[in-house]
Amino acid sequence: MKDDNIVINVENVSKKFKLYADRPMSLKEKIVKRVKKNTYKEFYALNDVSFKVKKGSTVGLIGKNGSGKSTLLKIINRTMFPDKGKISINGKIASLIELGAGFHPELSGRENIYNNATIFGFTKEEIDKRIPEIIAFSELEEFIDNTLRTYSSGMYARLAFSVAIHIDADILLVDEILGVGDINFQAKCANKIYEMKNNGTTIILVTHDMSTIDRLCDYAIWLEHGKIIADGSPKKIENRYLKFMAEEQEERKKIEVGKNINKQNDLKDDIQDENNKIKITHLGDHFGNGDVIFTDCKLLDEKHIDRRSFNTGQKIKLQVKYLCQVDPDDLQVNVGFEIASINGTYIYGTNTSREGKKNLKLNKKGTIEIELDNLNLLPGDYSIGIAIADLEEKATYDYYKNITEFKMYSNIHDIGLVRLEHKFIVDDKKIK
Ligand SMILES: Nc1ncnc2c1ncn2[C@@H]1O[C@H](COP(=O)(O)OP(=O)(O)OP(=O)(O)O)[C@@H](O)[C@H]1O
Repeated sequence: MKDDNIVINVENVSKKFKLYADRPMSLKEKIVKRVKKNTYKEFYALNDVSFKVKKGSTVGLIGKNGSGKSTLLKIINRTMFPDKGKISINGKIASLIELGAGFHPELSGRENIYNNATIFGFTKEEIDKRIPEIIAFSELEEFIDNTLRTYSSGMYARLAFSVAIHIDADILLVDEILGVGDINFQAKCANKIYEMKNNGTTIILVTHDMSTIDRLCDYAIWLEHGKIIADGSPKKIENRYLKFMAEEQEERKKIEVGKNINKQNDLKDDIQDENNKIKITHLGDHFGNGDVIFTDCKLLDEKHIDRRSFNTGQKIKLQVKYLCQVDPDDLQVNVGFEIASINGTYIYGTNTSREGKKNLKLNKKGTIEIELDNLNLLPGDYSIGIAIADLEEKATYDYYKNITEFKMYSNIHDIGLVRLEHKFIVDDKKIK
């Protein structure tokens, strides 16, 4: 029985592609070599995918690069066809997938609007009525009668987006909205999509940005290697997904950890000076006079497992090994650390000297540990740096601005970088 409430029904859809062992042959090569065929393997970009989308809902598709999200959108949009399975669609689709796929470079912006809107079933009179709005949204008034050939890729995308959102679609397919135009235009697009959602348009959107899923979607589908591995409320999927991505990244980060340290140790023979002291090769964010050097680094969880991903609020310990290359008794030592977001925003830093701990003494070799009992960083990517210097911070012995990177995940949806403990009190009553 047909359920009017279901507007998209994807049933056991599979899509295969060919993976060539070497590059496809050119026509000339095919003619010259005649018998030799390109060797290829087939793989499933989508493998037995089934789901239903309810009218008026907003569904977020998530998954690693290459997991099949765009292929799925293209199949729903019917610009690609499945090898197996069935798709039923109930309504008019507008797609923000391959923006401007139907545009003609030799026609003007205005002519392209007419062409494109006609494909979606609008008469000339209907387009005449809404063209001012389409042009205004695209902010391309000055250029609208120029040929599309002269448009930048951002202008092209603006025009295509503007047409797509003005064709009264019942279903909107969006692939990474945040890639369109500049920041202001992106915000405008996001607002428009929000408005369409509120007006009852069914939306399927692909994004790597969890906060978009969080703000816009009622339902999330997680694809991995062309299969749905989880679906449900965004909150339920999001934490599992972030944790999965974090763990995947962990192995990679472990290899990278202290890569400068390894680089330095690999070069040991070359860079020892006349006193057999290992010199620090200055690598931008790594420098120092080498009186003390760091030789190893770990980020440990409460079970002493070396990890690169942690839950918000988890206890972590940065453990570094050091080697003193001068007489330790001659040094008055100051140890510091700093945490920054991956895009370089400085979040926190301190050192023993600033905290009045001025009697620190080292051995010839040893371990320094920094324990953070309650690492209240919000989900995202961060780096940790470490320094060892003299008490007045005049001489730096060894300093890594980024000794390792790590990822935070959690189902906390606060905004920013750090969770601050807080209470809400309304009319003298604490809100629980
Ligand atoms: N036309 C095609 N021919 C051959 N292989 C393809 C084609 N389109 C996609 N693929 C492959 O299918 C797989 C799924 O691709 P798809 O673009 O759907 O992934 P995605 O999840 O959207 O990735 P991303 O997040 O990087 O956009 C990838 O391995 C991709 O290389």
